[in-house]
Amino acid sequence: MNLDSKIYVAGHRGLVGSAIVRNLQKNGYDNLVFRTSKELDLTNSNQVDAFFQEQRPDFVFLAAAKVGGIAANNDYPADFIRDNLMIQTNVIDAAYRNGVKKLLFLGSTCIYPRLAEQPMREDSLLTGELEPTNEPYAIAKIAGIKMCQSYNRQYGTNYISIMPTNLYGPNDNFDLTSSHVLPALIRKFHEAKVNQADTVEVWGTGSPKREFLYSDDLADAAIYLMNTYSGDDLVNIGVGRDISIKELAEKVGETVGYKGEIFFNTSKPDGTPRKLVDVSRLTSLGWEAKISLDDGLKMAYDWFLEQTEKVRL
Ligand SMILES: NC(=O)C1=CN([C@@H]2O[C@H](COP(=O)(O)OP(=O)(O)OC[C@H]3O[C@@H](n4cnc5c(N)ncnc54)[C@H](OP(=O)(O)O)[C@@H]3O)[C@@H](O)[C@H]2O)C=CC1
Ligand SMILES: C[C@H]1O[C@H](OP(=O)(O)OP(=O)(O)OC[C@H]2O[C@@H](n3cnc4c(=O)[nH]c(N)nc43)[C@H](O)[C@@H]2O)[C@@H](O)[C@@H](O)C1=O
Repeated sequence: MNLDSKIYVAGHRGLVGSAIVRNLQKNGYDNLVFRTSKELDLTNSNQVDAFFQEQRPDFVFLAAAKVGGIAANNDYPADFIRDNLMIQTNVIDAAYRNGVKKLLFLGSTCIYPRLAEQPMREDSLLTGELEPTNEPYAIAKIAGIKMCQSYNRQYGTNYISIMPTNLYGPNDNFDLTSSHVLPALIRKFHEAKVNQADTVEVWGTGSPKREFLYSDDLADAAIYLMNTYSGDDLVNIGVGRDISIKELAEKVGETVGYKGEIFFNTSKPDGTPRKLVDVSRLTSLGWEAKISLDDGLKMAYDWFLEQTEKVRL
């Protein structure tokens, strides 16, 4: 990408999209184009075609999707498979028909088998059963990967696919029914502290392990790979170490300054027992994560507090 390349960031207001926009603007890319979902519904192929014909971007970061945590995926499987198949199919096809030079597709580590060998390598894709709680979403993501690879092979396009681990940071989703674990715990522990509650409820047994990458790190990796990597091979994006949900809850409690008890509600699903990504390909491509979980948690909580203050004011 050149500083004057026309860059479309789909999903620019989201956790990932907003981090990509921050990074691009900080580094002098000033020919950016974006639309909210109200202005451009990416599930609507006519709207997507009209947008691409009018704008003809050179580069596309496809960070728009129907995204949610374990409960949302479990409760709304049709929404997750339908919306994501429609969004990615419309954008990838319109990108081809309107001469996009390069597109970066965001998959997720939930595409790997539920019991894949840990850490999970990119070549473990489609070697085993998927995690039931998010299988529809995972299948949509796998279809997106295969669509990029198929367009590259048949039409000679340059579409790359990255597989981020669990992410967190500014503009995350803090709704307790649809969010991922880390933002949910930030909110739960904060509200327990403010309300002087005796306990905080954590879903599941606390024994699953998860890996967490701060969104600014992910954005940096995505832009680095857009500028340096081309090929059909997936690239895992992670930090290379994980933590149990119980340990995460304790860390969030410390960060927030909550002194009460944690209650594990085992009626809620644990999901995949572990999904640590193998980052050796990413390392060999010249990138590694910089932001630690302790530093990232502080920054994420500070952002949450700023937003809470704004709402109160
Ligand atoms: N969060 C995570 O832990 C992980 C996320 N990812 C992937 O990263 C990508 C971005 O995720 P994340 O940033 O967390 O998601 P968010 O929910 O924070 O953001 C998603 C964005 O997609 C846009 N969007 C959703 N539906 C439509 C639609 N019909 N038309 C147009 N825009 C739409 C929304 O736009 P608007 O705000 O205008 O409504 C929103 O800004 C996804 O592909 C996700 O699978 C991968 C691994 C982990
Ligand atoms: C990124 C990834 O994210 C999703 O996979 P997930 O990592 O299983 O999702 P999660 O973050 O919601 O849960 C992680 C763990 O945490 C536990 N947990 C405890 N307490 C809360 C809690 O309060 N909220 C949530 N959501 N989980 C909680 C929860 O029970 C589970 O054991 C996929 O949908 C898919 O979208 C995907 O790609």
